[in-house]
Amino acid sequence: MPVAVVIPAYNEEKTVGNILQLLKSIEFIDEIILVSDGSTDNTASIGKSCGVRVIELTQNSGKVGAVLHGVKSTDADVILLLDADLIGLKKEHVYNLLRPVLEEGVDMTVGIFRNGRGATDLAQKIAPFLSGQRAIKRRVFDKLDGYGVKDYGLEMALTILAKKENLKVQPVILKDLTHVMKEEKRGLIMGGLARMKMYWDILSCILKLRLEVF
Ligand SMILES: O=c1ccn([C@@H]2O[C@H](COP(=O)(O)OP(=O)(O)O)[C@@H](O)[C@H]2O)c(=O)[nH]1
Ligand SMILES: O=C(O)[C@@H](COP(=O)(O)O)O[C@H]1O[C@H](CO)[C@@H](O)[C@H](O)[C@H]1O
Repeated sequence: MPVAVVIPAYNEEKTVGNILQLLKSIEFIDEIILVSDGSTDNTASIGKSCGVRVIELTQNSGKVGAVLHGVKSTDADVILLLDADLIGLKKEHVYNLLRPVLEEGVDMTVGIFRNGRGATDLAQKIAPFLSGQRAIKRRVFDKLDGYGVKDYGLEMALTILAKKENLKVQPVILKDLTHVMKEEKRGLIMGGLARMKMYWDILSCILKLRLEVF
């Protein structure tokens, strides 16, 4: 089954290059798609210099907008979603996320940080279903159409839909992996506000989808 990696990225010049270089060294990945979501830094040019496909959105369209642009631009049967701010990504993480979907009939894997950093480990212990690291059969995305998911509601929506459709979901432990937190990227105030907005997106998604699902 052809595999495409879709990486939504908003101003991630510090971390995206290492991620792309690692992905390029993995033989069974057919396409690497970096979606620069209205970035104003060097994210897109780093993608181009790494030789991956870069979709440059001129305006920021939020995480789900960036991901769906990437997914719609490929015919691959399996989509690996990875965030562009990961630190410590290794080949084994990529294999472990993809193997259950490619070889074991799993519809979606959900990666969970372990032994990365205390704060990011804890966040994923409390809410593993929010993780952005996932391998997903393409047809799962088709079911999202029409749900009007916004910004950071994507992972919550995928989780709710998987339950509704009885999809086979498997958690995958990602050892020694972490990411840059919002407060680290944007400072305490702007990062904290972005975090509140993220929780609001997630709550809105729960309210909307639960109402439609049940
Ligand atoms: O408007 C946005 C916000 C985030 N992202 C990307 O989505 C991923 C997950 O975002 P994260 O939870 O790290 O949020 P952030 O810290 O960027 O607000 C990262 O690769 C971001 O660059 C994006 O493409 N568009
Ligand atoms: O781990 C989390 O608590 C949040 C917040 O991440 P930050 O530590 O603020 O970058 O990020 C995850 O959840 C988002 C919503 O589901 C996803 O979009 C992110 O990809 C994921 O990293």
